[in-house]
Amino acid sequence: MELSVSDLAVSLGKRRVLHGIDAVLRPGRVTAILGPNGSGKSTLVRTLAGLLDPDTGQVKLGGKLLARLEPRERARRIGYLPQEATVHWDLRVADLVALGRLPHRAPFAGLSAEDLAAIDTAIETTAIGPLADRLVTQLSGGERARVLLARVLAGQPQWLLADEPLASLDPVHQLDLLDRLRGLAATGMGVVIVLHDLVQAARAADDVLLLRDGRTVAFGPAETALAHQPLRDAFGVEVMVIGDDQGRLLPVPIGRTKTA
Ligand SMILES: Nc1ncnc2c1ncn2[C@@H]1O[C@H](COP(=O)(O)OP(=O)(O)OP(=O)(O)O)[C@@H](O)[C@H]1O
Repeated sequence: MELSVSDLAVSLGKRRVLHGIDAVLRPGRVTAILGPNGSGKSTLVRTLAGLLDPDTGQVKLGGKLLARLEPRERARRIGYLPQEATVHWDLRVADLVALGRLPHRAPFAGLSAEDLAAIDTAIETTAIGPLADRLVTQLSGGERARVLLARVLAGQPQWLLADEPLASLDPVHQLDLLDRLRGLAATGMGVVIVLHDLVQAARAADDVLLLRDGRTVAFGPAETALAHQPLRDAFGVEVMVIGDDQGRLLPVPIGRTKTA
């Protein structure tokens, strides 16, 4: 099911933060949203998750208005991982991950075999098995980030919207997570991630949406959107493009674009 926005404008307080965004995001692909600080990435992801109401325009899932979906149904379809998510309760990791099944469970019902299988898969996908009996409040930032992702994945959403999921991860866990997100997209899930690193985006994303000042600079296949000119327009940055061992072109930032 496609997730789409048309002519989207969103305000936070009195400030218009997103202007006229049009995009059709496709399932089975990884879409990265990139742009300078304050360009509206988190606001766009929160709007796609149905957590912010647009001033104008629409968000649709499979052709239906997201705003018309009942919250539980929306939670089953769209998994949202916020930036800098925190946990205030002294929960065991496995119990926190199990909370991801709530949209699927009847009130007061125990965990079904299906719930347990989904929890196991989420734990395996995020490689947090060794942490399962630890308290969430006693984990490192990167460990906690993987646990919170596992909670979202346990809900087996059709769409995963993750705001800077790599931010607190070491390089190996960053690479692992990007591989796993690609693996989830290969199973048909729609994956949307906010990223800052151009190289990681080129490596992981099928499609890229570049924002600047709340407007779309480019939206399309990663190799097109991460080319020299769109990156100049979005970030004011020059890149050197290098090839990796799998033939992908990776844009490495080398300096600010000089203005005439
Ligand atoms: N509560 C608020 N009221 C008014 N403006 C806000 C509010 N929260 C954020 N903003 C502004 O909205 C704009 C977009 O913020 P947003 O968090 O979506 O940007 P971002 O691209 O995700 O930034 P970053 O890369 O720094 O995380 C910014 O200019 C920010 O200052």
